[in-house]
Amino acid sequence: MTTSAPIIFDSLSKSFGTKRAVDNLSFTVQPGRVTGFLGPNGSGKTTTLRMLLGLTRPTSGTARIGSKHYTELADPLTVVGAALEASSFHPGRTARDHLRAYAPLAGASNKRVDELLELVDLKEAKNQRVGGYSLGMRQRLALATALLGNPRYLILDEPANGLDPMGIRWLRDFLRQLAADGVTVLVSSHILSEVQQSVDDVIIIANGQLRYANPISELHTAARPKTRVVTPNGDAFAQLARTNHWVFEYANGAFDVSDLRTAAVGTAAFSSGIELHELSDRTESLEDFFFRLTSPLPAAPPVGAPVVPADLAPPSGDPSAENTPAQDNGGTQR
Ligand SMILES: Nc1ncnc2c1ncn2[C@@H]1O[C@H](COP(=O)(O)OP(=O)(O)OP(=O)(O)O)[C@@H](O)[C@H]1O
Repeated sequence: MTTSAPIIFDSLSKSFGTKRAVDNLSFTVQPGRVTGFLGPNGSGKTTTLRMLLGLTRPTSGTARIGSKHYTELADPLTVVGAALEASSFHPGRTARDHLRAYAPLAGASNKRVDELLELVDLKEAKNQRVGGYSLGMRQRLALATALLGNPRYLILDEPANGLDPMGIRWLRDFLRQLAADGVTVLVSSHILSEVQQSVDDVIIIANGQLRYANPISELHTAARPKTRVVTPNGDAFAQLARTNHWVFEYANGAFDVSDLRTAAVGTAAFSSGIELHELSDRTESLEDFFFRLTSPLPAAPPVGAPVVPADLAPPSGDPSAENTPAQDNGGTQR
């Protein structure tokens, strides 16, 4: 399969009455990669994907596959496969009958149907009625339906919803294999950990606005570093922290220094002759970072990649805000 053009969202917005569901979204989905499209419930993911697929008309802006809108594609099902919901199957049909009913629309043969049933692990269940399928089986059938036309782009809305850990692992391997074959995969989720191991790139939105766009490998560098320090020289360490305008807290006999890694804190303490009994990395987890990133912001963030809102950027050096003076090293709590 040959490499394709990127998917380009350009200043895309959608309002439903007074509700701004998607707000000036601009980002690019790189070809041949798996891109996670993340955001909390109601953040505008489905609306964005529907606009990409020509199912919802944008209020303004564009979503294009290469240079074309979905509606301009001559043979769309052979270019783009999509699964926006997994439950819209005729319950009385078998999986095989379902795929055979849709196959002509995508120009797929009965042989392709059987290949896909095998590919999504439904071969054994192909003659069972879909009404009796588990959620995971329906998700697989939705995937197979999307792949009927052997598309170069695959758009999946919350495909991991309701899957057990085995199902999530299966999906991860499946998506990775598709990308290895050159398919451009855009997959939405409201849970970072669900897609963390399957995606190359991550787009994070909240309230319809872009909050983050970067390779997943860079996500951990954006998480706010924190260093924990235990020292018998508490007063000296507090003085050092204030002098350097560090943001810190003192509780339960330990200092928590924000926005600094252990090496920087350790080096400064060593230079000042401060004895340390503990120096440990308490950098926030990716999940905490995701929650912080998607919590309400006072103002719209800048658009572009990488995107890190102002309140997530390293401190400007203002020592006044969060600093809590340490009392002593005897376990005094603030
Ligand atoms: N047809 C519609 N009419 C009115 N409001 C809508 C419509 N579709 C979506 N919305 C609203 O737009 C916002 C974004 O919804 P959307 O379904 O795109 O979010 P989402 O991120 O996909 O959420 P979820 O993860 O729950 O599926 C929500 O406030 C939703 O209620």
